[in-house]
Amino acid sequence: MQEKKVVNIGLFGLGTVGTGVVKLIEGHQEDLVKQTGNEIKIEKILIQDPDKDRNYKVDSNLLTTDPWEIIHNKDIDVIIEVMGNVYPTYEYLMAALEQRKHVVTANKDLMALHGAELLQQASKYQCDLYYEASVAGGIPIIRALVEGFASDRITKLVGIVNGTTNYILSKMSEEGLSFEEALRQAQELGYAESDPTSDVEGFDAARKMAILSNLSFHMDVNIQDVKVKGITQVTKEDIELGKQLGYVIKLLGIAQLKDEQLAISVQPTMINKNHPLAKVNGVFNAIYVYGEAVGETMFYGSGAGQLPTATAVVSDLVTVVKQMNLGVNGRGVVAPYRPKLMMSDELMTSRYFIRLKVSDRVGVLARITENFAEEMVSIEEVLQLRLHEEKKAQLIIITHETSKAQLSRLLPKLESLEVVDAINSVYPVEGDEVE
Ligand SMILES: NC(=O)C1=CN([C@@H]2O[C@H](COP(=O)(O)OP(=O)(O)OC[C@H]3O[C@@H](n4cnc5c(N)ncnc54)[C@H](OP(=O)(O)O)[C@@H]3O)[C@@H](O)[C@H]2O)C=CC1
Ligand SMILES: N[C@@H](CC=O)C(=O)O
Repeated sequence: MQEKKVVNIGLFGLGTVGTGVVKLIEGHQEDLVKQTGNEIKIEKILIQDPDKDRNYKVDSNLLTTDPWEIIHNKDIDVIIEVMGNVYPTYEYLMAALEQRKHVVTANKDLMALHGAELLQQASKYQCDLYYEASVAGGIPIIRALVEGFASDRITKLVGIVNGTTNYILSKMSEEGLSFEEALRQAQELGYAESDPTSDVEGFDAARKMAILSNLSFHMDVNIQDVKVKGITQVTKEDIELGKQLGYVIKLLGIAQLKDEQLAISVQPTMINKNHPLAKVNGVFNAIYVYGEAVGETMFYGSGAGQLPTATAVVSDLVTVVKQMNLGVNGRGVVAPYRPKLMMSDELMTSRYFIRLKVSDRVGVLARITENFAEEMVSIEEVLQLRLHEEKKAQLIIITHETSKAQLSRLLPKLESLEVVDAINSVYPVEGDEVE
């Protein structure tokens, strides 16, 4: 019988995802051998705190705090990087590729910032670099975009790509939890980043949208090209008013190509309660992909968490090992080939939900709507609600399709009106086509 070749892994990180990777490699070893013909062995694990009490026990001889011990180990074939952060991780992975080690990573911060250089380095040393887990945890969306839609032209992506914020918004909306309590739960469940600011301020989702846009539109997109707004300003009042009007608030990433111009945004959005994305709750993620030929498709699954994320990591590892056996590593990376042209504010359109606090007296509505007319912003729906405060009312206006440029001219005008006390909130509105 032919001897099984052992593929040795250097694992960078033994936190939430790293522990999941160890569990899957150990627990699914038989399947991995069947699929690849190789035994997969974890040779060394990089950690930073040797005294940490770990709830999943590994052989302590595997642990090291020295990355170079792994990078310069000639027996190690593949590095799995699940330690996070951009630096020093970037330096480690560039060096590992130079040592001709294949790399699998879950690190979107790194890929959104240095993905192009790392892919170039991988290609230079005929190594693989896979990063499926960096977007939407367990959903194989990168593979779908790169392989499944290779023959199509993608025109739009709409996604819930951050598990933590979707968990928080779902808990606030369905169970009335406060933002702080819901965030605390998401942290305990291992969904949030070590610094959850990047989740709640939308940066994590923005990085993921930059990665997906790169692969979908073949443009050299980076995080600076994404307009970002997080969920910290979303109030229970907005959630309740949205519900009354038939909407759910979700942190949506939208990337859209119009006349060869690309717009990418991440922002809290009112989405029709009957749209499939409105029903994606908790840590679940979903991505709608619109292709010229295929039409609409939707991908759904766990966007974060130990085992869903580890599944994506270990599946990438299987691909690397199969390619090692075929001797075809480092091929097939397609560099961006379309010129990057970002969309002007005139071309970028949406419907909007605008909530104002106004004076409650004769002529106020006319005074306000005349400003909409001056900016050619067409109103679809108006709702006036009494406030407990004397002579004050709440006005909710939903517009027809309006350009970002029109909105930017309208809002300061409304703000300066003596009858308007405050613009409480503005949300894009999506998904009414399902009605
Ligand atoms: N958690 C999730 O659901 C998901 C996470 N990701 C990504 O996966 C990566 C890992 O996330 P997660 O597992 O949650 O992170 P954790 O914070 O749980 O784990 C990080 C691990 O890396 C080790 N580590 C961190 N910095 C260093 C360093 N400088 N040198 C040596 N070891 C280091 C830590 O060591 P020690 O244990 O000693 O502290 C720890 O074991 C991140 O890039 C994250 O964005 C992607 C998708 C989902
Ligand atoms: N913090 C991230 C983890 C996965 O990428 C999230 O909540 O989605």
